[in-house]
Amino acid sequence: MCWLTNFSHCRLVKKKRVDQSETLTLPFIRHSLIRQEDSIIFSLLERDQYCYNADTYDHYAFSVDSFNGSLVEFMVRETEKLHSQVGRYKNLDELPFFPADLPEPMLPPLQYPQVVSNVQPPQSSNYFLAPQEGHIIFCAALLLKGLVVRSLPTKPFIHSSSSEQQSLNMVCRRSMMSGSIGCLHPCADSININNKVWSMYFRDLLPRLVTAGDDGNCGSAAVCDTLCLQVLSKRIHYGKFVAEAKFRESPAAYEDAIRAQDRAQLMELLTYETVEAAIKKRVEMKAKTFG
Ligand SMILES: O=C(O)C(=O)C[C@]1(C(=O)O)C=C[C@@H](O)C=C1
Repeated sequence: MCWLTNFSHCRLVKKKRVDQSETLTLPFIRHSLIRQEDSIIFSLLERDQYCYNADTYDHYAFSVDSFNGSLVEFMVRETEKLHSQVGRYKNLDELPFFPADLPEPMLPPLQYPQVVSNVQPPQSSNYFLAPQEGHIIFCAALLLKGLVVRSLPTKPFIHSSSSEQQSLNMVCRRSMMSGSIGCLHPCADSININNKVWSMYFRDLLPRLVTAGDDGNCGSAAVCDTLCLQVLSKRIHYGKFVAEAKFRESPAAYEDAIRAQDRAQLMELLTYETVEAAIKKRVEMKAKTFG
């Protein structure tokens, strides 16, 4: 495998790579959500093999080179550094927990298609859904062992300045395949709520998932935690693509609520109670079957 040897001699380094997997259309987003569900259930079940193992999370227990912290933090940081080298965090749907100081990828960038729906966005519209002072993020509802994980939306945003439009266009050009319509707003692109995912996982989920106590497997626990965090993060951030695709399918329905900065109305538009109920039922059934 060439990435195990010297990257400068790797054929892939010189090749222009375009993602042609059509993963950002709404049907593919939905399909991906179902597959991610499986990954989450399996990862959590794997973690559930081991006890809690408190040493894994002791902030003062692990010290190597210049790193001081918990074993799990070390594991996630080092995994992210390695994965970053093959471009994991250049993917629109992968976000690191420790974005600072990640090494640049050694592979050339992969170009991504835009979020695609069957409906053209209105020509004159400068509306996008964005984070914090911007884009909506509405996230996964997961039911496992009675636990619902849901990240609430942030403030809706309307942007209209030409410099913002320019930067949007640049992002579109940078990361999107020509011929597609629409793309994630740069603000949406920059949403990373992994700090919330991290604290939700360690504070709310893990203690309810595993058996209390210590079985000595803190290394395995850290490996499993890393996988759980990655799949949960991906699933939760996928809300960005769902929201964008839904907006683009019927922008008129969302425009009034965006103008009014009406978060409740936007959530109502984006939420399909019956779909969520079906997801919870399906996840519960899968968890019982696999577990
Ligand atoms: O499949 C859809 O239509 C979605 O909107 C996806 C999704 C989800 O994230 O699972 C998002 C919001 C809805 O309330 C229900 C489901």
